[in-house]
Amino acid sequence: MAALIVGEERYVFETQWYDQQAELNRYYRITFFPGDSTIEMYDNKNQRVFLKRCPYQGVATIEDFYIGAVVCVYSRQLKIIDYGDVATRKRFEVDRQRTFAMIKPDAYRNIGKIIDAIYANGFRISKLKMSKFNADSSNDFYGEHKGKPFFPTLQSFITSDVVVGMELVADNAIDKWRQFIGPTNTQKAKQDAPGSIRALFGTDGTQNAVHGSDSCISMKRETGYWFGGDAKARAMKTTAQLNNCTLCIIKPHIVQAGQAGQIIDMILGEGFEISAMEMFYLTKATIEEFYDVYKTVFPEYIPQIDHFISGPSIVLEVRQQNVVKTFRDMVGPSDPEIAKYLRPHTIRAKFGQDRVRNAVHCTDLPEDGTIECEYFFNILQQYQ
Ligand SMILES: Nc1ncnc2c1ncn2[C@@H]1O[C@H](COP(=O)(O)OP(=O)(O)OP(=O)(O)O)[C@@H](O)[C@H]1O
Repeated sequence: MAALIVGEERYVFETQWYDQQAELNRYYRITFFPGDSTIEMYDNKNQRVFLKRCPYQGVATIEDFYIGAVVCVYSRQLKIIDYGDVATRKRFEVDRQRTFAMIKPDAYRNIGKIIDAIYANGFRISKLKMSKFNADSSNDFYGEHKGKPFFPTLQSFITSDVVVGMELVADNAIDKWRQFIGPTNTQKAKQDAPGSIRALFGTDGTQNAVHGSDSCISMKRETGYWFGGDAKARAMKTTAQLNNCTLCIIKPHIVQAGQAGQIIDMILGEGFEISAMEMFYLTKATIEEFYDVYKTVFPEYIPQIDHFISGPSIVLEVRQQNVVKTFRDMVGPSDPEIAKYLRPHTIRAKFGQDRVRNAVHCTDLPEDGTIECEYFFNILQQYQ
């Protein structure tokens, strides 16, 4: 156990863990020490230390700790519900902020590159869902522009194809994201902010690649509109087709390392269609149900389950001719060591670490493609 150093940087958070066996919430105060990435847990109810200071398993930086984030400690998914002391509140409450961002239809081919840029510039994605506007929802979302001369062009553009909505977290996220995407008009962005997202990926005054909330009020409205204020009020629906498809789960170690954009870019670059995409915080019960058939055949079943609940995954519905086989070929052998040796250009050769942290799950058998996509994009949708 590391000793506490006077004046050492530490942050304290109140967390909630749902104990499935007892069917009740338990509350722990966790202290995170960024200096050596260690963590301590205190049981609030029994008023005693529950876990002495020890290394946090997995990658964690202070960016990973915010209200609503889920941290995994010894297979327990602890949801951060409040700050645990005045110093932590002071540090985070003022600066740490959320914003709503959207990748627009013209940037579909660049979704991976934009997600990569998001992580590389210090944002965390806490929610993500691909959806598609129709006349009604675009009227609602862009209501403030109704009646303006450019509205018909904007509406036909924004309803033309799929869009990826995201909740981003960072210090001063609203201004930081607006700054990062650049001026509304792409030509102006190219002149005034050549490194901005709109300069790099936009086309003109309307087709400008991305959106960002302009205030706290619009952030709350837009995030609520996209993800639903409560579980039953999901405003924007998934775009899953549930036919001729295969499932790809980008595993938590990749999401945590900020590499999900690179994998998405590789998939699109190979000509696959990503027809649905959503971030899931998988629970033990959910992933056990999904992986039930592997229970007796996969030697790493238990560490695999533990890995899936350690952080968010990004789940994709992928489509193409003969997609289950062609996508598996691109993903490569399940053991990254073998993949590196035999198939060095595959996803697992490039991003995998071991048989559990092998970058992605993909459907094995052609007849299971639709069934696996149904699980995430139909069955689980009803419980979120
Ligand atoms: N003068 C215009 N001509 C054509 N399209 C426009 C014009 N002004 C705005 N738009 C389109 O409407 C969107 C919303 O306009 P708004 O003024 O809210 O810009 P913004 O806040 O920079 O962009 P966004 O809301 O998408 O982040 C713009 O992103 C752009 O796609």
